[in-house]
Amino acid sequence: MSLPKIKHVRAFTVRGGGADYHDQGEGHWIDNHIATPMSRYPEYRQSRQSFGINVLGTLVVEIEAEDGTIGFAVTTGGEPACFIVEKHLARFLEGRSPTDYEKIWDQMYFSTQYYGRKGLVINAISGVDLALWDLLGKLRQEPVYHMLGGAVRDELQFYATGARPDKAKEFGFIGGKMPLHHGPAEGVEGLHKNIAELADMRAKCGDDFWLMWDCWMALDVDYATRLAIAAQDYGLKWIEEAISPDDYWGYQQLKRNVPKGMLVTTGEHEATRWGFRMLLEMDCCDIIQPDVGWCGGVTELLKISALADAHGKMVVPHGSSVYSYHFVITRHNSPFAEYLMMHPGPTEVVPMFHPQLIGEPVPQDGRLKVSALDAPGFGVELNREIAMHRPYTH
Ligand SMILES: C[C@H](O)[C@H](O)[C@@H](O)[C@@H](O)C(=O)O
Ligand SMILES: [Mg+2]
Repeated sequence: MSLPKIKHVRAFTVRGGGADYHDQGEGHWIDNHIATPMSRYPEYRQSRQSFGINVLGTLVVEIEAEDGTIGFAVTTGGEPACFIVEKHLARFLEGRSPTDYEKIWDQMYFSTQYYGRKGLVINAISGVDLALWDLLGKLRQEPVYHMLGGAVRDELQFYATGARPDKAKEFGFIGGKMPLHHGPAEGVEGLHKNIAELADMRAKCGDDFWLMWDCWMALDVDYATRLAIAAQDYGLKWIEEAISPDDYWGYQQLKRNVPKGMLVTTGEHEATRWGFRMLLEMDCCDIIQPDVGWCGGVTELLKISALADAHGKMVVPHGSSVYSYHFVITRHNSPFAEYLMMHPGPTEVVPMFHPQLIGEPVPQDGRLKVSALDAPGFGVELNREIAMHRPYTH
């Protein structure tokens, strides 16, 4: 049974939250003195928006089939990603069957390899690939997770990322991942502040609730090692993305340095099977955390996950809303998922990619039943009330 061919590929930009979830208003926890590689410059220490963390905005990719069915996806990429989709990638989709997602991915990757391989270009490829899977599901009238092999469990469980793990515990999440607020440039005084924050949260959350730190590439091996050793007294479960994604050798060393039982995790800014092969074969971490909107899409995450499974490693995708849920529910080595708390406090559980996705499922008591994923494709519709701009055509 052949499916209608792809007729149009369109790319739009959207501002204000959503897939570019760092693009928030004033006073949001996600932009409050979080340590980054730019924290060595005092003028860029208070706010990540000050150095441009939200400069790109959201990329919306729409793929329309000959029968008028539309698949779409959102990811981080904004106007430059629109250019790549319209001027370079669209030619490999229009006129093709949506079932040709392997060949389409291969042509998108190798045609852009001379200027892509990681970052923005792979974000654009991921956005196209996710929209393609959404279109396939809508044409076949089945959810993406059915096409990935079906659910291996009845529900998803989530840990929450945000400044309030104590509230995350109240909401029923299995753990709380906090942003690290102070980096090496703030010296031992900053390290002691970090530990004091962890000690405070441990006192509020009790001994067994998972507490993790997200270090957003801000540290060096020595600082991360000293921080991990000091954090052992407060039962830190994992230290995430402590150093530069390019420093595979540093991760190898950090994984040897941290106290026994503490996990080292990374990968949200890594891309493709080849990047994750480096992390796995160099034994850089215990859990890889690809973002399905940044690593190459579902087609590539299938390859990355199989590689990790062969290495006996967990794959816990970086928070990417429904795009990761449909994957996690189908894989034994993905036992839980991340929920990014996008309320400014965060003192409420709100949709992760608000306001872009209509029908976006929100965990109840930190969990989602598989039935919440049962609509065709990724099970969401684009909120067409939001201001979308198509900067390029082809
Ligand atoms: C909370 C972290 O600083 C990032 O903002 C977050 O997006 C990412 O690192 C994560 O793992 O959720
Ligand atoms: Mg992270």
